[in-house]
Amino acid sequence: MAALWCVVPAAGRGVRAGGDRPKQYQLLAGRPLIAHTLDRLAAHPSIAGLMVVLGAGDPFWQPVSSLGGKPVLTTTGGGERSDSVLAGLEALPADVTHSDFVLVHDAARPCVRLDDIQRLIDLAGRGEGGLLGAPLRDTLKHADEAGHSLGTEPRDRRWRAFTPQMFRRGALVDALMLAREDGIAVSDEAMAMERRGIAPLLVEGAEDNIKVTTPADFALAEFLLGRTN
Ligand SMILES: Nc1ccn([C@@H]2O[C@H](COP(=O)(O)OP(=O)(O)OP(=O)(O)O)[C@@H](O)[C@H]2O)c(=O)n1
Ligand SMILES: C[C@](O)(CO)[C@H](O)COP(=O)(O)O
Repeated sequence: MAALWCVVPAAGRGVRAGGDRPKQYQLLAGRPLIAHTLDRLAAHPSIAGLMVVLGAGDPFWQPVSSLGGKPVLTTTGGGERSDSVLAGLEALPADVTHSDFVLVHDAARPCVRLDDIQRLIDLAGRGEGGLLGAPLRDTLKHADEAGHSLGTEPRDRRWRAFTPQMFRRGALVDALMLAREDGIAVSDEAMAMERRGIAPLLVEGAEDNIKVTTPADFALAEFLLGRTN
């Protein structure tokens, strides 16, 4: 497969993580979280360049034009993650064609493994795309508003969705634009594609590809960073 660009949405405010700056700029093992994510992506031999999507007027981004010899471009995102991803896709260099695959990977997932990215590229690239994820391993409950368990849901064939997610550039732009026009909030790229009748391939990846979301996740990510690559 041809080399791929990776869009990295990094325009979130990180409200659930708290702190004095968005979580992607908080320190993890002595460096901003996003630096770990970008280094890891740039180290993947199939990734040709990174398109980092920043918040408007982001004062924390330390400009960098290349990593590991690969170009790093930036653009400005929007109010929802899907707006930021769409902005990143639209800002990709013109030589990334409509039918080229692109990756999308959350800045907030610094522990992604390179071999999982490779498996995603190999397997999802044979069809219309896919995403890393993991089958649900716990018993699944549904609850009332006060947190009482009202019942137990089937968990077979239930997966948790991770990133990277990989789709053809044009198809993903169309799917995200349609979701926007329809007023549907899509929480990941696969959801936008599912609405177009595509069934993205779920590729099992390591559970340690966590999305740093709450304050407690920083310590876990720091631990995981030391044992993944
Ligand atoms: N408008 C947005 C919202 C999110 N993101 C990015 O999407 C990824 C996953 O989003 P999430 O973990 O939900 O981040 P936040 O929106 O920052 O978190 P919160 O909901 O706690 O504010 C993050 O890398 C985040 O920076 C983005 O680029 N643009
Ligand atoms: C894309 C994603 O990381 C898949 O798990 C997730 O949907 C984004 O997180 P959010 O908190 O829903 O924005």
